[in-house]
Amino acid sequence: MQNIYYEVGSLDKRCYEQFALSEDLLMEHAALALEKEITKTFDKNSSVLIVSGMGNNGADGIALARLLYKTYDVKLYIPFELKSPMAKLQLKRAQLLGVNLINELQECDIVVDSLFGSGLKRDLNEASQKIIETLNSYNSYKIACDIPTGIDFKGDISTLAFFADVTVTMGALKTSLFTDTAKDYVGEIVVANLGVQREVYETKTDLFLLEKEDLKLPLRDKKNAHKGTFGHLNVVIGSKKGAGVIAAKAAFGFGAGLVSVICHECVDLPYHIMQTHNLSENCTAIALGMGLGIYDEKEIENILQSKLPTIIDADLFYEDIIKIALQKEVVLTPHPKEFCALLNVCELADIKVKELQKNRFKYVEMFCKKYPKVVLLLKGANVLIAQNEKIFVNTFGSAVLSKGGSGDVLGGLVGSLLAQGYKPLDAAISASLAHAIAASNYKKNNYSLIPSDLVEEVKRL
Ligand SMILES: NC(=O)C1=CN([C@@H]2O[C@H](COP(=O)(O)OP(=O)(O)OC[C@H]3O[C@@H](n4cnc5c(N)ncnc54)[C@H](OP(=O)(O)O)[C@@H]3O)[C@@H](O)[C@H]2O)[C@@H](O)CC1
Ligand SMILES: Nc1ncnc2c1ncn2[C@@H]1O[C@H](COP(=O)(O)OP(=O)(O)O)[C@@H](O)[C@H]1O
Ligand SMILES: [K+]
Repeated sequence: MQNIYYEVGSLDKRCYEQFALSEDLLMEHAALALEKEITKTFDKNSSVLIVSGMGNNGADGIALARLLYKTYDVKLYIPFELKSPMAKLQLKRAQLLGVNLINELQECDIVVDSLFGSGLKRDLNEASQKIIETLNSYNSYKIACDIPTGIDFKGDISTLAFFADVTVTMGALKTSLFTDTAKDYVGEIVVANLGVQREVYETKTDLFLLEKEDLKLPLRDKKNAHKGTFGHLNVVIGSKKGAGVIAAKAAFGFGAGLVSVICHECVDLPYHIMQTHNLSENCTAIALGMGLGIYDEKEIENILQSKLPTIIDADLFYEDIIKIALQKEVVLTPHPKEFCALLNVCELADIKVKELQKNRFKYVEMFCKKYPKVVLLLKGANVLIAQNEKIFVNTFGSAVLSKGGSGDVLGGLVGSLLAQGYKPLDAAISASLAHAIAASNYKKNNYSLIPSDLVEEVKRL
């Protein structure tokens, strides 16, 4: 996994103060990383439009123009008067070489957006909006310097933003690149070293980007084993029975030795999934909430009081009764609307989905501070998995998963790993990665995946 930071200004400062590096030196490395992104794919003489703003983001772009001059067909466009001393110095250097400025935007093979970076403070004015609109309309390969212009430090977009194919981000990864809103704009994210290796530049953090290697699939390395060795998950079936059945099937496919559903009515089950009325004697984990609907309060209260590892989803996030479980190491898997309801039930915040989506990290932190034992998995385009002070980001999911039932599969996968003895945080991380990576392995198209396809892909991981 990789480190993420809310801001990197303090890391830059550390470079100046502790390692005697200069702003100029850091910026030269920023420009070199942008140059590398171009030279690795594009032939000499390709045309490069660089659009530079008045601050240091613009300065990075101007330094890039100098580096590319004479080998690439560089067109440098500076729409506003330069403000930062570094931008002025970079322009002087570039002009001494012979780099000329262009007076209007021109479509090129490559576009580099260095209009605004981490210093974006206000809404983009009309002139900047027009520039971004024009750049977005080009068929060029689009590179964002540090962060696509229009995305602010919280990862929010007030008017519009640059659509990048790749974002070369300076020094380290920032949370602003990992909001659900930013996901459509950032493209591939590449981190530029700023004169020292990342291990040196970075300091301790509680925020992490998950990678494929962080997926720990169930390991059946014991020879002397039987079905009981791999746990017994009980899935509580509610009034929308399908949800629990999907979860049960997913859990079985992901390695649980035994899976039973707790249901008091007749339910159509595959032959390998059992039905029971109460928690099984050898039950090792519980999944409940998916499709629960109307429920027997006493029964759910009893289940929530159980000491067994538990994953809770869906309808229960709207109910006061969930508070019974929040002092334990349970896994909760709400989508944004359910998380808003949960924040309300827990008297933490009374907010709408829009506010949550603008501040996902903040509300996740707030919840985990009050309930440090709980493992929270907040669904979304980028899933956040958190416990106590740590937050892990899973970016592997895609709109292939935007289907009823995808969340039920996830609930089953978490339950399966809990039943097999994974710690709750590890279960949430590996289940979330398996869920998203399995969906990305589904190659037919991006619209037709159904829960059973997803389970099949999970089986093939
Ligand atoms: N160590 C370092 O510093 C390193 C920095 N690096 C690079 O520097 C970038 C950060 O540079 P930065 O801080 O100068 O901010 P930047 O994004 O260029 O914009 C600030 C300017 O824009 C203006 N402005 C803001 N919003 C506006 C709006 N809506 N509409 C209009 N104007 C607006 C604002 O004006 P003001 O608010 O002051 O009036 C100010 O003049 C960072 O992303 C990275 O690429 C790398 O080289 C590595 C080393
Ligand atoms: N655009 C998307 N990008 C990434 N993941 C997505 C996207 N849309 C949905 N998902 C994932 O699919 C699952 C949907 O869960 P949920 O909304 O609870 O569905 P349901 O309750 O119908 O099963 C979540 O894990 C979510 O993160
Ligand atoms: K930018």
